[in-house]
Amino acid sequence: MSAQDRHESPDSAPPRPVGGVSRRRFLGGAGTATAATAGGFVLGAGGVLAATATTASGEDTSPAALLTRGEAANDLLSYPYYGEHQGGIATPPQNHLVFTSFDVRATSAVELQLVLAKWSAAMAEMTAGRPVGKVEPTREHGIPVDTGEVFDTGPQGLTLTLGFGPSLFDGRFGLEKFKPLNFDDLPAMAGESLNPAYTGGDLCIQACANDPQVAYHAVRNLARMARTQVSTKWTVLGFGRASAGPAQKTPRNLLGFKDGTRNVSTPDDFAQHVWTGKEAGQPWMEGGTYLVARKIHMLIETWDEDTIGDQQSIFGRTKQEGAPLSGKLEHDVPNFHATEGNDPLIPADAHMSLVAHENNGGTKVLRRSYNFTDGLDSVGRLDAGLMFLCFQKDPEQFVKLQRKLGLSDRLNEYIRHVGSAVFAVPAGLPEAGNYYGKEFFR
Ligand SMILES: C=CC1=C(C)c2cc3[nH]c(cc4nc(cc5[nH]c(cc1n2)c(C)c5CCC(=O)O)C(CCC(=O)O)=C4C)c(C)c3C=C
Ligand SMILES: [Fe+2]
Repeated sequence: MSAQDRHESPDSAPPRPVGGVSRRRFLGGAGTATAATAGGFVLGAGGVLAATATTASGEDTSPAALLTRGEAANDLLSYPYYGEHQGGIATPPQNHLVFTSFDVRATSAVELQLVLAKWSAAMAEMTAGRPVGKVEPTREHGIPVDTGEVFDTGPQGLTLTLGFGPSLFDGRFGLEKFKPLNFDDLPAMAGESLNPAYTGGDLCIQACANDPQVAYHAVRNLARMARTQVSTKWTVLGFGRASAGPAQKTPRNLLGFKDGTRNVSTPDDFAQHVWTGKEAGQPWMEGGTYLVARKIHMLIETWDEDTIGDQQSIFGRTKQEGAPLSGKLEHDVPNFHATEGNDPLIPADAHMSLVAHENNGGTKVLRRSYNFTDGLDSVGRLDAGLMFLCFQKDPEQFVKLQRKLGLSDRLNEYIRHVGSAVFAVPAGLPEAGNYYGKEFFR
């Protein structure tokens, strides 16, 4: 093996941008946060149509030409990687998720530092639609650095969100003093049946994209380039986003109900409920947030046999329209005091009554969940549910809501929380040359 080929191996090579169609077509919109229009298409907030050029073979790769040739706007959609906050939080939810929690096997702080530096640079490349290294090494005996399966798909709105679990701050890497205040594993709560196989982790990556292969490629290439330092602990493949961002049509969960109707959406709400400030006692968390991940199994066959009246009173909303039982339309503001005779129109033990901010001293969380399926279980029942993901400035916000749900949610008859983890999600990187966790290694 030549020195050059050794340099291209996934473990040793720092991720570098490479040329090729993908790079020319999809030069990213780093640092740009405005919506763009081209060829009659308007991309969502934060979405950027990439700058383009003509390829060496003379192929016109301008957005208009690509769109004329029928290539979808998703191919071109890229979100800025550098900025105040990480992507995948305020970003309008993409259609697919790959969520992976990792254990760090490295035995020294330097090894961990190298992983975080390599990952941060590789994440920048992939969110811009570029490979993490050579797909086709120059020499025949070279091993491809990037695995290649999304070489020409474009960014597909990929966002990659990195989180640190509480266990990363134990004594192994000398990071105790960087642990945010009040950041520990979630407390045990009523109604849980947690499986250790889907619980915890030192690091996590949330990959979201409009093409599932793009999200999958990103996580597997990150895992591959650090394969001697980290091992995957648990993974959930999500589809059919079960939450809505501003201006998005509300999707449905696997119980058939619209999910994400009332969610955090305004900048004021993000500032008040999602972005962490000085309260974590760690400068690296200012502009960050906490991610709570709950793998929730659904007893779908049992739910399917329940009456529509019962289903609707369990959520407090109608099934088709998604309207609160006190109103007519999906976005009508629920009136928890409205009654028919002596009975509240929205039952007090309905899911939404328990967690609505009106009934919780104003507590809100940003939900960004996905449906998932693991196929069928050993006796042929659907093995599926909701990968509940929520972001908040303090994990206590989730705990407060879940304690109520665990005790009295009528939905508990149809769901089981089987996986759980919490991660501190650092603020975004200001520009190239920085990496997540840099502050830990000075
Ligand atoms: C602790 C937080 C929450 C968990 C866990 C959770 C699980 C869960 N939720 C649904 C389906 C729906 N949830 C809805 C609303 C809703 N849920 C939470 C929190 C948790 N849900 C909040 C804060 C809210 C908003 C309440 C409000 O302000 O009105 C709805 C109604 C539609 C909507 O507003 O999104 C549905 C449907 C499932 C299936 C589930 C676990 C599997
Ligand atoms: Fe909910």
